[in-house]
Amino acid sequence: MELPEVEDNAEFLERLMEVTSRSLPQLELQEQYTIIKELGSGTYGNVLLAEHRERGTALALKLMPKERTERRAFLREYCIALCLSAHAGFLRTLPIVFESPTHFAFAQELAPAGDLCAIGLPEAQVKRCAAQLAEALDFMHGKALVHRDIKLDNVLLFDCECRRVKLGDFGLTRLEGTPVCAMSGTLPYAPPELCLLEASETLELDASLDVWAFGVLLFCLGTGCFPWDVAVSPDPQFEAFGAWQNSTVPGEAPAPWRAFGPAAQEMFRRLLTLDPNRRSPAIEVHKYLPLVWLASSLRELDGVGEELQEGFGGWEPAELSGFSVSAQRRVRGAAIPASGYLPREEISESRGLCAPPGAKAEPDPLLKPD
Ligand SMILES: Nc1ncnc2c1ncn2[C@@H]1O[C@H](COP(=O)(O)OP(=O)(O)OP(=O)(O)O)[C@@H](O)[C@H]1O
Repeated sequence: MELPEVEDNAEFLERLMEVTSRSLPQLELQEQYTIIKELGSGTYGNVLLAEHRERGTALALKLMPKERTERRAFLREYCIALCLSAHAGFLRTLPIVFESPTHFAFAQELAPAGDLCAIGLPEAQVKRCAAQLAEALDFMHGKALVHRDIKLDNVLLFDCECRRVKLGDFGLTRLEGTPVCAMSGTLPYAPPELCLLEASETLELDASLDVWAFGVLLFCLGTGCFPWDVAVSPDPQFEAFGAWQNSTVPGEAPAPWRAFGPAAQEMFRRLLTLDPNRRSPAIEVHKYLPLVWLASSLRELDGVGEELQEGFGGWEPAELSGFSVSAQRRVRGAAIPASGYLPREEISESRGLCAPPGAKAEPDPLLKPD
């Protein structure tokens, strides 16, 4: 399944879908699996916690009703999920795929702590999510794949402290350059260039679309709310953000963005650049991990004493005016220990769809325990 050249990805996917289709077994769900409960449901189907009757293994089964699902769409989602599985930032898809008289189905590892819908997280957890998701996005963008549905519901948790989180749901994922239409769903995550599309127009798919949604998701994690309803005028929150973005000398951030300190504000201005061609790549988030993100973290720790004012390891406290040096240092220490996050893994040398042989599979949490 190895693909050295990105140009071959479309062809490779087609071949994999064809082979999968030809060998797709027919079976009755209940014959092989005991259904324990529903884990979630969405636009395209529902996900069940199931146990293999003979082996006793628990897994998540994604079921898509045939009456609402094109065979090709199902095969595409399964094959993309399978190809991304070798990377620790994505839900592992198992080689269990079948059709019943009424459904298409495939199996994935179980995410025991559910999805990321509980929002408004403390600094350390926001950063853990950010670091791991940036890695995952960097990997898939390196394979010329655009997720197109980055949102809280599609980030699955393996523990409540967000030490291991994974991206799932590849139902909308397509190759870069694919023409896409305006979408009706997930509006708060959609970038302005997509919101502005007329019904008859299309846009060439680009990784910058995921980067925008990633920025919105990080805002949600830090604040517990969306930055706007929709990224287009006359949405007042978006207009205030747009004016801030367009000013050559950035003045005071609009109120919702003051939940973050200056370093995170700069990060957001880069992830959420209005011009998609100038938006930073997702992985740039790693550059901001050693800095304080949440203004509340800074305030809490401000005034704890100036005993740690010496030595800032290469970044300027002046960037974070208004908060004491010791507060900065304390938060940094608490959130990101010296060995607390890994630099970018060199795993996307090849832009083929399959992970290169050196890429680590499970277990591979990006963040070491605090
Ligand atoms: N492997 C898993 N382990 C635990 N829960 C899961 C797993 N996969 C999915 N879920 C739960 O099921 C929900 C729906 O899954 P998924 O996003 O794959 O379905 P969908 O129909 O494609 O949804 P959407 O409408 O977002 O496109 C998720 O938000 C999550 O809560």
